[in-house]
Amino acid sequence: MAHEILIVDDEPDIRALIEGILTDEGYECRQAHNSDSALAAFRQRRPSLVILDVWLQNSRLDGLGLLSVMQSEEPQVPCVMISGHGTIEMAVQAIQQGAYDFIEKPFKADRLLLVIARALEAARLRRENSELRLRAGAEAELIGVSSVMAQLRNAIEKVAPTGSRVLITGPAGSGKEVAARMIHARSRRADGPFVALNCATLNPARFEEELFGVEAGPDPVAQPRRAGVLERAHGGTLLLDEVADMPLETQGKIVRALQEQGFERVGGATRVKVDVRVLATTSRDLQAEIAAGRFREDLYYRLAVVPLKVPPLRERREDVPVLARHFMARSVETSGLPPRELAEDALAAMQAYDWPGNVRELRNLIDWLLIMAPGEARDPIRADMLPPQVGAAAPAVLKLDRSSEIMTLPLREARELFEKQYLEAQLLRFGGNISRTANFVGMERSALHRKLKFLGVHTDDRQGANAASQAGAAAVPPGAAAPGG
Ligand SMILES: Nc1ncnc2c1ncn2[C@@H]1O[C@H](COP(=O)(O)OP(=O)(O)OP(=O)(O)O)[C@@H](O)[C@H]1O
Repeated sequence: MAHEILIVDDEPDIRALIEGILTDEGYECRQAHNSDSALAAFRQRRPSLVILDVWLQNSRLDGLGLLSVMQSEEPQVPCVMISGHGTIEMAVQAIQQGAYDFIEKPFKADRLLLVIARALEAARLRRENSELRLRAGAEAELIGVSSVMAQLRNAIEKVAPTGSRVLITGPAGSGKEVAARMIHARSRRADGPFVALNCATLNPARFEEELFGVEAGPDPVAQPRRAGVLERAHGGTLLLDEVADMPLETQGKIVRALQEQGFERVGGATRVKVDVRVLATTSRDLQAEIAAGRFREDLYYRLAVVPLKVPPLRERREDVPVLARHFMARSVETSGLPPRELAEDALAAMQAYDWPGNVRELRNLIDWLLIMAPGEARDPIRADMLPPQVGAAAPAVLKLDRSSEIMTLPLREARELFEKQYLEAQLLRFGGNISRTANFVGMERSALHRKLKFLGVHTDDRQGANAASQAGAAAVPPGAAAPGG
């Protein structure tokens, strides 16, 4: 995204000169000749940077007054002051009021470009920093070795640079927000902001203020304008998280805003123009919500230009070990605690468990284990250290003791029973995929088939079925976005 710079100067020649220098470098520019037109332009669409003349003739506010209003409304927009009659005191005052730098006229093009590049970079770093602090631990990469995850990552790589709206469906905690962050990070807007609005936790009365912002009161210093998420996401991406929870009335307004790429702030009549890519997530069945009259069909079709589906963790159990190890490393990094190894039997139990809370539940479990698992740091975490509901999912074959059924049988039957339980457990681990199971247990696919038939293990050879459902899982055709489950 090209940066847009607002040039405020009362002299048309200077404005034209600056605009010429900046457009040659690929910046986009808007001009304003006094404080009122500058504020109107600033409020209509937040610029990336403002170049502000200190002396503004025929103007309600001078440059420093304007700087003060702009800084109170949008402190993150850098302002570079320019003046032909600059004094040291004035420069100091401007910097104290929040200006990024002060340049004296006449200036060299190189100096202006250098200051602007530095100011934009500083603003980007500040934004990145505050995003990181706000969302410490937020992921922008979908980890997983299952083919369904590989297909989802593929679909994301394809859709990310297009700028299309994307609706991401999937159950709670499955990684929808991670998918949205990944789309942003791989888009042309990656340097712009990523703003998420959680529609499920927002008070319905505050929805429109949060989305569209609030207009300034009569005294803009005492009651400054508040930007909504649409404005804050200008030049970047807005994620409407759990979009089905948006009140119907607001849904109508957002349809209009998406159509016109513009809106009015609450309590104001100024038209605000923004350039925002909107992504949305939902764990509900939006078709059912539409049928029940709780979700607008026109909004659905505007958001679901490209629908993506994130499957629940129980449908991609191969991802469990790699996710568990990834979260262990993350947790160690943030807590400073020594790492713990996860023993094979613990990983097998985790793979057999159904994870109703999906990846979030797994992440929380790893955080908990790192702190609470008994034993020394050098002891691996075993299945019997897991919380009962997860440990109970350990395949029976791994919990052999004197009272096990297998111990009451002659060797040949015991071996068959063992083989049956072992292969059932491995099949579960690989989501029913015969080829992957065969590969892991070291058998030919056809030999494994015969063995399973002989042992009476029921399979519906999920390989073919999986391939078909996974192809549909990553990118479902528009209008057919499946429910989260
Ligand atoms: N494939 C993944 N790779 C790495 N981390 C993941 C993955 N999936 C989920 N996570 C992590 O799991 C947690 C939940 O993910 P996320 O918030 O994206 O889920 P969600 O589907 O948006 O959930 P909800 O609908 O409840 O908001 C986060 O901490 C996220 O970082």
